[in-house]
Amino acid sequence: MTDHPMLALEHVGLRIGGARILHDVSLEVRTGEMLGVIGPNGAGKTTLFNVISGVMKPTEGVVALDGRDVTGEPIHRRAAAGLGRTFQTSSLFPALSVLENVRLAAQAHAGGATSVLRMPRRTDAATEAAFAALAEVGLADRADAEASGLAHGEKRKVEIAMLIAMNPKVVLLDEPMAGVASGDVPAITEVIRGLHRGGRTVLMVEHHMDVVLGLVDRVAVMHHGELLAADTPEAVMANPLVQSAYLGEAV
Ligand SMILES: Nc1ncnc2c1ncn2[C@@H]1O[C@H](COP(=O)(O)OP(=O)(O)OP(=O)(O)O)[C@@H](O)[C@H]1O
Repeated sequence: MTDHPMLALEHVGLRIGGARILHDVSLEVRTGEMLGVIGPNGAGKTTLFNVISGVMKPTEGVVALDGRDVTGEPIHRRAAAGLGRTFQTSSLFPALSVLENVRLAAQAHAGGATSVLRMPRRTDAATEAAFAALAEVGLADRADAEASGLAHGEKRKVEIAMLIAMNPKVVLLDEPMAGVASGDVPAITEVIRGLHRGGRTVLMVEHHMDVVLGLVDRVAVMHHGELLAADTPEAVMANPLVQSAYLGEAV
């Protein structure tokens, strides 16, 4: 067991121009923990993910990954250190097959390449990793399908398979249920549960409260760029600060 958290934010702040986007956010996420991040629109959830993944550099504070200060490191260094992320918008290459999309992720990871323009050669290992990732999300039988023809829920699963193929220690999921038909929500929920069972540390921004509360160990509540609470779902729902500041607001 490690004696440090897998992910730690210490007094993280972000100012853009005169605007205070994040303020004094301190949060520790244990190895293997699943944390939900909730809050009204504009609360700073995506910005928090941007600061963790290296898309944005905080103007104050420290981000540590597996005990190492990564605050000044670019995205690809954090990815190589085991940080994986999905985005709100689809990141698939529509004209490629499901397998090719996932294999690209595996190859980019194995070769350290961050761009398809510098793509390393196809390897059997990458194909194996891609098939294993597709099997984990239950899409092995769709390997040859063109990505553009997939249903929304299937696209989300492929994106998660791409993450798995990169063998991350920490996974950031940004609204995995966005645009997913309600009938597909249970299947995606199971895929996320599987990610967690595999020993990965998972952080998830999600507006579907029932999904979040049913999945996570703890919930972090953002409001106006601050962390209001980080506690079990039961404790967070019972927290009067959260009730008045978050649940009282239209989302
Ligand atoms: N690059 C930027 N420049 C200026 N303001 C920004 C920038 N990025 C985010 N913001 C502002 O910071 C605030 C937080 O935005 P963010 O997207 O992190 O919120 P969110 O909680 O993810 O919202 P949503 O639930 O709508 O996705 C918003 O007021 C947004 O307008």
